Amino acid sequence: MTYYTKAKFLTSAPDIRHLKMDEGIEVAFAGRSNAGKSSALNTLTRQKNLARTSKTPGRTQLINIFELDEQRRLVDLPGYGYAQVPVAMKQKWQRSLGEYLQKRKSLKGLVVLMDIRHPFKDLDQDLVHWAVDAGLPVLALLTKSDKLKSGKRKEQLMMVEEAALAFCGDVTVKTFSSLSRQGLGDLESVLNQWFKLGESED
Ligand SMILES: Nc1nc2c(ncn2[C@@H]2O[C@H](COP(=O)(O)OP(=O)(O)OP(=O)(O)O)[C@@H](O)[C@H]2O)c(=O)[nH]1
Ligand SMILES: [Mg+2]
Repeated sequence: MTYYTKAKFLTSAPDIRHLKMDEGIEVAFAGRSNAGKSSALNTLTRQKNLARTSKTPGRTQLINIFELDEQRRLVDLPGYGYAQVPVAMKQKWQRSLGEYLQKRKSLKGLVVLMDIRHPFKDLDQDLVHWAVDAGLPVLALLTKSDKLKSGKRKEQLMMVEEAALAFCGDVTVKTFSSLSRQGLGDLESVLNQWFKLGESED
């Protein structure tokens, strides 16, 4: 059992302006549609259906907040880059995402999830730039690592680590699989730091 099994659904919001409480520590999961954000949250919290997952991209359209304790929250953000979404909605979402990254005081870390086979698309890069500009630490999580053999996985990891240097910010890169749980320990240790959790609180 780890600390993260405690997660409970707290609230949903249509956009970030509707989020009220801005105290304590919040860590958000962001990334393209279908990158595996909701699956990663379920794997992290050892709950099958905490965050809704789907084969259809664009499943998570609301911001979903999960409470760990009174001072700590996990946030599942809607995915971006989904072709079927109307341009006006995409722009609105990008604006409000930028605003959230810049203005949300409790936001202390951003996990940017990217399919290990297609890392750092344009919008992923924009997001990391925004986060670095806002002084936020970033964990670039290369998801679905089970899809690659270990040689190719290491190759992708090194390539992304190299690319991450260009952001000149606090950007960590790890591989992860919700299916095999590869990288779960790495994800937890980064989150533990951001949430200021000691080893003893597991
Ligand atoms: N093989 C494999 N498939 C995965 C993994 N994680 C997620 N998937 C699959 O990828 C698809 C999308 O997963 P979600 O977790 O719903 O993705 P999301 O990023 O939350 O998507 P949106 O809510 O649309 O933005 C689902 O079919 C998952 O089963 C993984 O680690 N390995
Ligand atoms: Mg989702």
